[in-house]
Amino acid sequence: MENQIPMAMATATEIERGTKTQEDQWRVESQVFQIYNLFRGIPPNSQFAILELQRDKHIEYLTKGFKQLGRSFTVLDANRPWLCYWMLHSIALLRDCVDDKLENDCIDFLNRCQDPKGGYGGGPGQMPHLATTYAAVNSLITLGGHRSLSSINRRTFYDFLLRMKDRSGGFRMHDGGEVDVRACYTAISAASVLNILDDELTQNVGDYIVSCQTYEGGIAGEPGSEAHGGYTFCGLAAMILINEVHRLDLPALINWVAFRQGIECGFQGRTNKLVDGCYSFWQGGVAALIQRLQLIVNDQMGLSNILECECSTDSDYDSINSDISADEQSLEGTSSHVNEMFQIREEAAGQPNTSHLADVNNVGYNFIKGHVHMKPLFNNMALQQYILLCSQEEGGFRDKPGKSRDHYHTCYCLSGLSVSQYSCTKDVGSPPLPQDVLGPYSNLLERVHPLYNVVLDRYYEANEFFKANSL
Ligand SMILES: CC(C)=CCC/C(C)=C/CC/C(C)=C/COP(=O)(O)OP(=O)(O)O
Ligand SMILES: [Zn+2]
Repeated sequence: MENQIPMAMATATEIERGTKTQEDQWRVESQVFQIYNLFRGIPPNSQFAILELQRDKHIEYLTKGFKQLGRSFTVLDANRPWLCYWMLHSIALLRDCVDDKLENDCIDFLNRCQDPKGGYGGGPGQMPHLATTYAAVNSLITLGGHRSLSSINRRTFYDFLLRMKDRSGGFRMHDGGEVDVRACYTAISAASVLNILDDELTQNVGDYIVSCQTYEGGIAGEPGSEAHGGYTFCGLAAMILINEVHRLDLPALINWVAFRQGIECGFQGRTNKLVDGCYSFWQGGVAALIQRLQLIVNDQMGLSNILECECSTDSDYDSINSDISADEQSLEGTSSHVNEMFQIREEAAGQPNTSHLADVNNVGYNFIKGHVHMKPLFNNMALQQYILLCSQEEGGFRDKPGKSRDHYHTCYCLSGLSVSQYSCTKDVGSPPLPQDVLGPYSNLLERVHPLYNVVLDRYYEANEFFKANSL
């Protein structure tokens, strides 16, 4: 029994449906089995070469990718701002940067994708689209600096967002395109980081997203569809950014996401599907966001008075509230995150929160300032194992063994790796302890802002820039 590999993750239904072959499943099982054997009796942090992040190889792979960006395109022709973002963000996560020429070329290229009436298309002259718009904004923020940030025309950008707004409260991906939770997130995330979020943009978005939370607890792309990690990240992050996250059923969401980590150590995107490296961020990001929503979670679980009693336990995390000391509660201006959560709690209790709209552009900034009082909602060391051992290639990352590397998976595996490395830190300014970083400490990546998925320092620079420069 001891030597037996745990149960397969692809269901018979999935294999019958033809979405996954038996061979796909065996390939994953065989690699997981090897890893499983490898780790039996070996302490998780033993300095094993295979646990090392192949930083130089990844940078080489990403830099090569940029060279191909200027050449002819086929399938990804309408996705070039995405390619820029996946590569630039991965390089930034790896604590590296591109040279001046590449930086300027990227800014110029993205500027050519900017539509005269606002937003960004997938390539020069292409119709503006919310997904490529989000990717272009995050790319320019990742590059940073005056030339890059000032290249975004925020006035036409705002007009584009308003044009994409649908009667339901949601957003359309493009003119005449589909309304879904991705569109809501990409619009709200970009507007928030550019400091142009207002009542008109936020109106009824919350109603639309709430209508997408399913009986399982996760969020679907559209009302009536299946809960999925990608959409759950989008829906949750958007609800936080518009200050309406208390309207989601958070205990149900926690229950759903906690069960999406499989015995292979990675995350699956939805029930009964195979794990995939990219969900390390989509699902890991959901878990990271919920870790900062403890007061609202408590409120929804009927634990609203718990902050008034001081709990003292041996472990920092024995109780989810154990380190919210009386001192911390009485400090004037204690983390605006906590204050913000209280405002939401008051509103939930029927007392109107008038500061809601005035503060909506500050939510992203305040969100990361407070202390984190909740343990990670997933096995953070196991996720690092999946990413480093199953997704990592000699340069680049992949969905799972047997699949090929690509820039999308490289970006989201690295983003997920960063989220898990920092998942036990209580303050945004503190580095993780070596025991929370799998492999050598040199594996440590830059920290991301989990609401936007840009490197935190680049977010701070953009936040200052757009707050100082009004429309
Ligand atoms: C910001 C932004 C644009 C976010 C996009 C979010 C995202 C990744 C959505 C996922 C869409 C989806 C239903 C994939 C299922 O693919 P599948 O059936 O091939 O995969 P599965 O078997 O893992 O579900
Ligand atoms: Zn994937």
